[in-house]
Amino acid sequence: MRNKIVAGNWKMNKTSTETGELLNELAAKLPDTQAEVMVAPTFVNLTAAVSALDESIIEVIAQNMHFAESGAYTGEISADMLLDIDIDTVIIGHSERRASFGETDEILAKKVKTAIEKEMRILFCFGEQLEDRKSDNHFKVVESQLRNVLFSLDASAWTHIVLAYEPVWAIGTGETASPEQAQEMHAFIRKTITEAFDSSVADKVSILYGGSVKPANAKEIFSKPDVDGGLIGGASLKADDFVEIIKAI
Ligand SMILES: O=C[C@H](O)COP(=O)(O)O
Repeated sequence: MRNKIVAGNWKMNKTSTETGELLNELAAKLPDTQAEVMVAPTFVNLTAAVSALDESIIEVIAQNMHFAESGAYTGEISADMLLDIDIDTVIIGHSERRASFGETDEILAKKVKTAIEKEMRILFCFGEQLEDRKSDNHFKVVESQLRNVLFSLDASAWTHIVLAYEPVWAIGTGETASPEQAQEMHAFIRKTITEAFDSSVADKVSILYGGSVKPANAKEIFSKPDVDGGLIGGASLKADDFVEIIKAI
């Protein structure tokens, strides 16, 4: 039985006051759920978010971290800084980090290595561009993103990994992969991991879908057998929408 997960990536949204308000509303409205629920506020609000959710089952996670232990990396955050404030799950490889901040597979592999050494949990994001799908290269692109960053890990390291398949053309665009497209890709991902490792690794790893998930489409997407939850952007910024998505799991 794989963990079901619904994670909200707040990206660069919400001031400290707004973060407090949204967290209070979420904590108050959170339904009974079998899913793990996570939220990723911006760095400056992480400490306050951890305190605010002290009594809640909602886990606060980070949107990013650097691979280095410490040093001259202006503007960056280390694994130890996150662990020190009780955050042990981190998003790595989001397409916005890849596209806007030059994060290559090589950099992501270093981040993953550091996170595993620090015994953190990684929510690893990947997914194809629209042109990859149009040219029927989406499976090849996804396989290479996984291979370049994750396939040299020991099988035992996979207990630290949660995957988030996010087709770039569906992020923030209102255009969602159909439930069938999501299932097809998630099944492909599981088959690829089975071939690279074995089915005990592939069957246990949770694979989330991300890209314009909203209350109206969450249930159908989550009903697919290889979709174990969602990484939610825009719709996680409103408590009522996020709660409806959690209820859909
Ligand atoms: O991290 C979340 C994803 O980028 C999805 O964002 P979205 O739900 O706004 O499309």
